Amino acid sequence: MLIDDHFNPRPTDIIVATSPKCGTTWLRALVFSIINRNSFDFNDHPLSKANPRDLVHFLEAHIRGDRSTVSIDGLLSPRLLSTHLPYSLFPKCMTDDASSACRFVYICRDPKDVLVSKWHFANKLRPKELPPLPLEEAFELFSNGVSHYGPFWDHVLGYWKASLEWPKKVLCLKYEDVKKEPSGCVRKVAEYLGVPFSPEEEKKGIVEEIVKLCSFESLSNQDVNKSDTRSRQNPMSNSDFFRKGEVGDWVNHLSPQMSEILDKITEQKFQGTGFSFH
Ligand SMILES: Nc1ncnc2c1ncn2[C@@H]1O[C@H](COP(=O)(O)OS(=O)(=O)O)[C@@H](OP(=O)(O)O)[C@H]1O
Repeated sequence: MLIDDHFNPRPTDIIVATSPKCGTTWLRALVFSIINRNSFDFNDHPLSKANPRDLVHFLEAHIRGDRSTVSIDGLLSPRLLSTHLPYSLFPKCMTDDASSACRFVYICRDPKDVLVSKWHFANKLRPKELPPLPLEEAFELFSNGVSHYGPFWDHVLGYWKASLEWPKKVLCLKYEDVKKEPSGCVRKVAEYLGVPFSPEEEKKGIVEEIVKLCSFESLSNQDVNKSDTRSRQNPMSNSDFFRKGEVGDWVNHLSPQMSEILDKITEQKFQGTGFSFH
């Protein structure tokens, strides 16, 4: 199945792209609040009433033809879309054409934290009648590149290389950098999307408002994100998207051997690419 058959890209599309568990929820919230900052009051914001995934249109749901999702064809521009798809799967007219102005904002994360986050998530979704998925099994799959959206490292490299070739089309962020310097990253994203913060907005502290609103503490404490609405039809609950939100939680779970193997794969895969997680 080709994406082209199911998706009519527009030059104004803004696409939040991630490999799962790399900060999708966070980036959706950040980009939504950056581009809509003049439409909402921070004290009565959509993010206090809806999970970020309900404010952004998930491209795969559209491509699959999910009947429960709004058609993205009827949306006003600019459309804010989200995807886990690798860069290489997008139509050439979007990725290799300098005149196509659609933009990708990508976020990636240390694979050791990604694995731990994925493993916890898999166990949340696992039917009660099955025993929990052992970490060793999750590690085997992840380190061998078995993942819904392809090997983690190839996913990162696809977007990273594109960001070097087409810096106006693809912006690559790292979860760890956003944690360390959230305000700087918010400014970077706004500039990249062509909506930089004005001196008046800076004076009013809008950047800091956005950082606070989208922080793990703020989002995970919203009632809408605490609710456990799991059902057989929809096994995911809003609360599943918020666990710890920390950098380096892998030390509490991975064995030294697992960590060493993942570091080696990362080193080999990224060698000579100019990309690293440090
Ligand atoms: N606002 C905010 N700030 C920082 N971190 C956050 C935030 N929201 C979610 N998280 C953490 O991100 C992890 C979930 O990743 P994703 O949102 O990419 O999941 S998914 O792919 O959409 O299923 C998962 O990480 P872990 O805690 O390490 O499991 C979430 O806790």
